Amino acid sequence: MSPLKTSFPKHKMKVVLLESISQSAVESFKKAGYTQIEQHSGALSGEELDEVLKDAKILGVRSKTQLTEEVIQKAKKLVAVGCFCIGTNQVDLEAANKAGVCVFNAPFSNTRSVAELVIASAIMLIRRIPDKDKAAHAGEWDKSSENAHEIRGKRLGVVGYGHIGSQVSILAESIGLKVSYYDVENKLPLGNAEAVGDLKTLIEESDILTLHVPGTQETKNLFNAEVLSWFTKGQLLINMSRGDVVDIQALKKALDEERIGGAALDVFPEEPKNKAEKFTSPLQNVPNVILTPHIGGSTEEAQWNIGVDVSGKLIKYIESGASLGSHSIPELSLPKMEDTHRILHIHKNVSGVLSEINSKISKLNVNILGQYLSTNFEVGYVVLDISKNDSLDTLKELKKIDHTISARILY
Ligand SMILES: NC(=O)c1ccc[n+]([C@@H]2O[C@H](COP(=O)([O-])OP(=O)(O)OC[C@H]3O[C@@H](n4cnc5c(N)ncnc54)[C@H](O)[C@@H]3O)[C@@H](O)[C@H]2O)c1
Ligand SMILES: O=C(O)[C@H](O)COP(=O)(O)O
Repeated sequence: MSPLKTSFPKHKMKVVLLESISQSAVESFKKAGYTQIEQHSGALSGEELDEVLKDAKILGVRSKTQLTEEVIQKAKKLVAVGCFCIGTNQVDLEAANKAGVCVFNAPFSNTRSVAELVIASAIMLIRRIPDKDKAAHAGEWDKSSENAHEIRGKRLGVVGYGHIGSQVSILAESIGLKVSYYDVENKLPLGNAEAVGDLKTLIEESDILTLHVPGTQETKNLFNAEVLSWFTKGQLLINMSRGDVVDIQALKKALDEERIGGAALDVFPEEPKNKAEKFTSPLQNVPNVILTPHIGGSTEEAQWNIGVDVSGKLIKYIESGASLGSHSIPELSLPKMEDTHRILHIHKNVSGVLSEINSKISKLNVNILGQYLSTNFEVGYVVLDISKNDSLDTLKELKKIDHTISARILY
């Protein structure tokens, strides 16, 4: 299938990909006709970020690049952002919505990779492998079985039973763990997993706790000093969600007091932006603690699949207007139309805009072949398929409508 022609030529659209996004994404963009692809290995911030965003239409980030309201407002040409990861907390989604910038992510392409690392970490911790490993590297032969246990028959408590939490639950049961979970939503228990009504009970009844909540205002410091005080019997804690979900100083105290018997952390409140920055944590050199550099989703399989998934969504949005999976502007799934022009109109969701659009069009005597509308609290998204040759005048008129955020012809 030959690529669709867009009104703004694709070879003039700048695609900026930060944080070592997979080559699978680069290949997809190239195949679709995008030639201006700028790649950076680390995250950018401040003036450097503003500079690359000056003329970027499409931006790809992973979990590090912070797209604040200020950054989004300055990026006047930005049309869409792809988070080439699961989390979208690094993007001010409200600001993106207000600016008419469509934000996508990859909701499940690294799920399995994280789940596998959780299981591996749980076994490592329950056998106290971090200490044995360090000792062996230092020439010490500690063969003792003291405090080393089988994982079979133990109870795993999952906090956040979404894509990752439920995948962990399935893998855990297959190696003989019992699984309980706590979620703010009512979730279907998979296998023999049991829902627990409150976090305190989950912590008290579990041997290993694993956290899989999103990074939100509600989950910030969820595992604070009070919640960590509910760990009294040497339970193990795994956090592969977001760094600020756990109060690190309070965790260190619980580890020092041996109320928590070990921890595996893949995410931290402060993480280096790139390889050159030094990583420091109060948990460095604490016994039975595994620290990994936010690699839960860093497998070749996951990164490749994420690259294909997110670039596909971005290309589809740019070329057809389909916003299904968007975390900012309203979602629309669109049929493909032949022999028409397609115009997108994103506007503030105030009363009267749709009737104004229709009134302008009827005055221009333009034939509407398809009209699609989706709204959220702040923004309305209208896609119009109109008869050919009418598009430029229509676009000019639509741009004049009060509360217009952006309007463009796709083809
Ligand atoms: N370490 C890594 O490399 C890595 C990789 C992928 C994802 N993540 C993180 O893991 C998070 C979870 O991913 P997912 O795909 O499972 O997300 P998801 O949205 O499928 O699941 C999150 C679950 O948490 C629940 N939840 C929300 N707030 C809660 C609270 N206060 N208490 C209990 N449950 C709560 C939700 O209802 C949902 O079921 C992502 O948002 C991301 O931040 C980290
Ligand atoms: O949200 C995610 O998918 C993970 O935190 C992975 O983030 P990363 O792509 O920056 O490794």
